[in-house]
Amino acid sequence: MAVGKRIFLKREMPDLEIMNQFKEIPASNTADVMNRVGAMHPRINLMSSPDEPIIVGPALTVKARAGDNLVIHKALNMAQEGDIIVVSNEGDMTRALVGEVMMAYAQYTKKVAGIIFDGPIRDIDAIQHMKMHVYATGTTPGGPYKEGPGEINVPIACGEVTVEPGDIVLCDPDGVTIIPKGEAAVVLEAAKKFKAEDEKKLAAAKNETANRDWVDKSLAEKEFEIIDDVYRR
Ligand SMILES: O=C([O-])CC(=O)C(=O)O
Ligand SMILES: [Mg+2]
Repeated sequence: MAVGKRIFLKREMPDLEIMNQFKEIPASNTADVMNRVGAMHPRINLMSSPDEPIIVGPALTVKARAGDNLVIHKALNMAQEGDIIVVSNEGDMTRALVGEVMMAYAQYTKKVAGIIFDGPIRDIDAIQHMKMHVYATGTTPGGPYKEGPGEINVPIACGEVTVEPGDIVLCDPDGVTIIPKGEAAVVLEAAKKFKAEDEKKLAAAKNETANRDWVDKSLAEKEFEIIDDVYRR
């Protein structure tokens, strides 16, 4: 096989009933129950203006060559409605991987739910108003090459997180969390419980009944020194 130029047309998909339930849970709660692993680096930011704050979908993974969008064009041709395209880019921050034309095709013709780039985009004057979730590291007028190599539906690293084809992608205004599809049922149950606990904590924080005893208890366990005096050199 031509490693570096492989385009897999098929991917193992997640359980869609389980996947869709993640839509009710913030990306932060879901990452927290995976021991705070699985959230993408904050360089990857929401660039568009979706009406729906949280979306979830199966990953269509793209391993782009630095600053080159040939395989991203192919992924757009392959995408199914509701997919979330996730693009790695060898750390390049100098070339926009896509612009308004490609993103309009993704939103209006292909109806993808979202697209995540570990790199910059351009034509932000238009993309900032789009309803599709578009995440990227920034903007530059500098354009992409269209030469390859590159791969589709292989494991990638995006925003310091491993993403396999068909993993569950959860996007909200905080950023992007990836749920490995094989662990989705277990993570969902834990995330639902975590969210319920978080809601109780939030209510207590608002109605002045928060119990903060755990902070001093934890400091004591870790042998912190609490000094009843001012700091002096
Ligand atoms: O030139 C490109 O490939 C990207 C671009 O600006 C667009 O999609 O509008
Ligand atoms: Mg353009």
